Amino acid sequence: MILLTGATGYIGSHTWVEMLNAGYDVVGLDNLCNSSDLVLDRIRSITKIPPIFVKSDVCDEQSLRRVFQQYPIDSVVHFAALKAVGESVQKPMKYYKNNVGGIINLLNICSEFSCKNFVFSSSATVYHPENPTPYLEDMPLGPANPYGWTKMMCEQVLRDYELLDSKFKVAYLRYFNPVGAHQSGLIGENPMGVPNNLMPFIAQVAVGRRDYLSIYGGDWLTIDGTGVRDYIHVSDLAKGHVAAINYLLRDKKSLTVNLGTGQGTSVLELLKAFEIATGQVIPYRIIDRRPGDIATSYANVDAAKKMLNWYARLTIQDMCEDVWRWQKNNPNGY
Ligand SMILES: NC(=O)c1ccc[n+]([C@@H]2O[C@H](COP(=O)([O-])OP(=O)(O)OC[C@H]3O[C@@H](n4cnc5c(N)ncnc54)[C@H](O)[C@@H]3O)[C@@H](O)[C@H]2O)c1
Ligand SMILES: O=c1ccn([C@@H]2O[C@H](COP(=O)(O)OP(=O)(O)O[C@H]3O[C@H](CO)[C@H](O)[C@H](O)[C@H]3O)[C@@H](O)[C@H]2O)c(=O)[nH]1
Repeated sequence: MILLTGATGYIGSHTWVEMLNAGYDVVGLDNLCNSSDLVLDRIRSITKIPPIFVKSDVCDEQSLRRVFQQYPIDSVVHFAALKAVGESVQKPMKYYKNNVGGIINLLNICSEFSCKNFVFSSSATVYHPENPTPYLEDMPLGPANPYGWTKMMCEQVLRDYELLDSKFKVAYLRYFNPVGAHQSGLIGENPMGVPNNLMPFIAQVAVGRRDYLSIYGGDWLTIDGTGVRDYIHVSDLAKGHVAAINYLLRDKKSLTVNLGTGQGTSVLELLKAFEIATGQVIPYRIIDRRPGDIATSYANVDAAKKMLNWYARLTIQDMCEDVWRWQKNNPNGY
């Protein structure tokens, strides 16, 4: 059985659907600090399988132990983490405690119950910002904020833990920019407060919750002066986790791979694609650069193709259409 932590969150909920569709037995766990349990009914509607859910905190060792006592967990997909870059600068201890403390607890329990397969949600943000693009897995790391450091530290904790147990295997998955929503329009991204990320902000302008998009800088050294990122459909990303679990169970080896499309898209290109996909006009203003941003980030995805036999199939147009279906059916989220 697979334990998904952070299961009711954005990527967790989409991965839960793909895991159930692939025939895996799954128990989902979340403390609901950044998600809603209303997602559970939606997962049942999509998959026709009642999801098994435990409200629990990965920082609470005793409560994790009870979950492992109740279910025969042999694999963990660990999404549970705090992820707001700006907040991590204001409250770094909260981020280290939750993200790094959480994984240490979880590994102690994995050790107690001989759980040997672990999929970790890492991020493109671990790469040093001065690396040339596309990013390759063996390029130097060097996060630019506490959130990024928690991801890099968790990778290190896992690598050290691997040395203790030759049967313990890890898939280190470095996500680029997940966007989009399940094709059903039933689950999607539901940020609390003002969205930090581009796609949910655009979607909230389209649905009338915000007046216009602020574009952070029009003078980057890119195709049109706006920032370039590797946007990946969340359902493709979710399938990448199924591929990673299949790999760990079959090949019994660890791996580190980027999950992206390998294509860069600028803010203005994404905006145009969204307008075409939805027939909406999105007002925007170009303002100053956001501190900490970089011009361009996109992945080299050869390793994921070769080792996981996985690649992203959905286009920017699919991402925009699916976000819009989700947002217009659920203008205020869940
Ligand atoms: N969304 C992105 O752009 C992105 C990019 C790279 C990596 N990641 C990583 O992917 C993972 C999932 O991200 P997401 O976008 O789905 O975020 P999310 O906030 O939607 O999901 C994370 C979930 O974890 C839960 N959680 C947080 N701390 C917890 C704890 N101590 N115990 C139990 N549950 C806890 C939250 O309630 C939430 O449901 C995170 O680890 C994130 O750092 C996300
Ligand atoms: O309101 C907005 C929001 C974003 N942008 C721009 O849109 C692009 C994408 O920004 P996002 O905030 O959506 O994504 P980032 O690439 O900055 O960051 C995201 O991806 C990173 C990995 O690359 C980390 O995982 C990080 O946690 C996650 O938020 C950037 O050029 C940004 O400047 C705007 O112009 N206006």
